[in-house]
Amino acid sequence: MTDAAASLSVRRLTEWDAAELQALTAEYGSPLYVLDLERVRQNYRRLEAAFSDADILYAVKANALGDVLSTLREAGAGLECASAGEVQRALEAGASGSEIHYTAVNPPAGDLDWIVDAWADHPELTVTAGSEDTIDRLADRGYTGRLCLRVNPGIGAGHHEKVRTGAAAKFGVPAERAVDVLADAADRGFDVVGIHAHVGSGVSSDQLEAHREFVARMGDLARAVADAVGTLEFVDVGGGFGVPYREDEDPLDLESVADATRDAIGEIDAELAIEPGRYFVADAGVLLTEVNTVKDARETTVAGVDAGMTTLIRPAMYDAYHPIRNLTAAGDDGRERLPQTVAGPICESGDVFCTERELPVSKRGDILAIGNAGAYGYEMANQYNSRPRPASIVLEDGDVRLARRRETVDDVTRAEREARNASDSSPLASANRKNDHGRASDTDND
Ligand SMILES: Cc1ncc(COP(=O)(O)O)c(C=O)c1O
Ligand SMILES: N[C@@H](CCCC[NH3+])C(=O)O
Repeated sequence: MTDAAASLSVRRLTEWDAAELQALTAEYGSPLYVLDLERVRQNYRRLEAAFSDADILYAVKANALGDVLSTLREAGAGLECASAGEVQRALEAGASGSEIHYTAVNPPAGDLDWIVDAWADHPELTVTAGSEDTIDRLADRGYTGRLCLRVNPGIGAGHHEKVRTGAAAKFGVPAERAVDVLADAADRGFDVVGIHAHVGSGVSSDQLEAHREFVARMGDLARAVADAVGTLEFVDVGGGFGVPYREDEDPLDLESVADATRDAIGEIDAELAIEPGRYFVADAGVLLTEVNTVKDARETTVAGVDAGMTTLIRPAMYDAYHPIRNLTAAGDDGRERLPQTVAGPICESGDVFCTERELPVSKRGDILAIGNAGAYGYEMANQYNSRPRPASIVLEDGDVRLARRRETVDDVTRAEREARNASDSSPLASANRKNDHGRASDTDND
């Protein structure tokens, strides 16, 4: 990769090779998630250059594919995990405990069991607790390892109300109580290493003031904790770096964000840490889907496709805009353009990727590419309407690799079939009382 390629701060959907993408659906079927690992690497390098003095962790929830975790780890990122499952994935990708932060949000008992077990083998892992109950529950399990406290800074930002976490009551301990909570944790033998907060996801340049105010509060808090409790190793100001989804949107000016962050946090005797997710993967991914129905409805033309809100839920959930390109029409200059509604196969009227968007007239068999699908795409996919999740492929060094096979209806019904076949006394039946990672509740000790 050239320095010029790494410095390009946005990869638009029009820059993907239409013929190559179409060939992928011919080989791997549709719908299909495609992720370019080289682009993930470029995004990492650009962010690393701007935040050269910060510890960078990747928020695994944006895209937990093993290939993404290994790529970002090898590039130098730590891994911020939202569940025991994500920690398990991080370890499988070769991460050491010191590279892993586990952010516990109302953690199920089984997650805490599993994490405390993992801590025995990986004593350098960090647990970020967002409530005193979580700290108590860790203590109950004998955990005295590295502890970071997630605070609620009282400021939220992000692309939609549903992703603004900084002022949402469910996240973190109110910042004004943080010193007392950490002093108490230190007295109880925890190794207090950091403070953490996250304002929200998809923060844009016009929310820079909110970011600045939030970071300034974190700087003040870090100094107060250092005075009252002791030196911290790091102050983690979360992720949230927005990327352009609309064709005419400008990318974030990372240098300005980094300067504003350094300036607002002030003098602290601790490392600055950040944990973006979307920024690394969003424009590295596209979702390919085939048009199977074209019809003139009363007030619009509908292009029906085989991907739906179960494949990519962001438009239905947040009214999120994703660029859409008809790849088949890319080589057909004569196609007329018409306002169209692109809709999926799910029995919900919200199952649309766009309404009345001007696109080349769709034909049955056309392949559409939906852009910026690398972040919170497959991760939020589900099996509603008994729809198997699609395959994912990765591109790297000119190679194409199947990274996750397409599910089948058999996959969708397997757990049900296994339950039917298991007798009540079987190990499977007893496993069902627990979750994947241990006991199902703090009071269940069997
Ligand atoms: C605690 C935490 N850290 C990091 C992130 C990553 O956010 P983003 O993908 O917007 O960078 C999230 C998601 O919003 C989060 O909840
Ligand atoms: N899922 C959200 C981002 C939220 C991240 C988790 N806190 C999105 O697709 O924009």
